[in-house]
Amino acid sequence: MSLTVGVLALQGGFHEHLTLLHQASQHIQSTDSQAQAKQFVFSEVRTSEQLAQCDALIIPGGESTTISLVAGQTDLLEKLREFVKVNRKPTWGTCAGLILLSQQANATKQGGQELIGGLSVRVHRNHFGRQIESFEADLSLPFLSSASSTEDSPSPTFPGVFIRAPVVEEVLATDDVQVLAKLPGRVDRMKPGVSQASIMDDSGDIIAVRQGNVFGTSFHPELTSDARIHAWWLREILRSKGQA
Ligand SMILES: NC(=O)CC[C@H](N)C(=O)O
Repeated sequence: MSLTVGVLALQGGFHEHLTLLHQASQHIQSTDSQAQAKQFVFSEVRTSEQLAQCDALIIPGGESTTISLVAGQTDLLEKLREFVKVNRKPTWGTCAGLILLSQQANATKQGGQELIGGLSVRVHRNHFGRQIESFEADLSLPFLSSASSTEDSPSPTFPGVFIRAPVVEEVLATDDVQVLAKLPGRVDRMKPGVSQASIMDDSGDIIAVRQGNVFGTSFHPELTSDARIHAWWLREILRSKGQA
């Protein structure tokens, strides 16, 4: 028995995701006894026929408008909506992928853009600035700090890569959406006029959310060599299938 995990490969960082998925599954196979028998198959997805073979899917970072435009040229966009919202198969979106998985998006291209949906949130595109304002931040990701952390990556923080990244500006269904991580410290403490109160209120921008089987991150774990989130996500897939 194998589980097919697809990576949407229309544009963006699909190749990098596949590399980390392989790394993560090797780690899981060597450490988790329950998962040892389980063979993951990883595949690039460009057509609805390929999507139909998948038990789970990653939508990579890149450019959300391009990805939905290309998917909309065939029946793939509709099939993606079915995969995520009707079948509720495990799906993870990074950056542009998070935008596509959101119910609503602000700061979209003129005339709006097609989304897939699945996460009851509203994102703000490019919240963290333009390409040249890309940055890395050490993230504290409490959801990783269970038994799922690996000895290879003892650091409790995760290298968060933000490139024209969206923020979750509003959770639309607070009972259903779990906020998994925030990025604090965006208040410029040195700026004149920044009050003590706003510093105290700086609880942070929402950068990782989950609603059942649908997971989204503003940042790009696939652009690091740290496979912890991929390993965590593969284990969540096994769990949702009752196989771990
Ligand atoms: N690095 C990224 O994935 C950027 C996403 C981009 N802002 C978009 O709208 O698609």
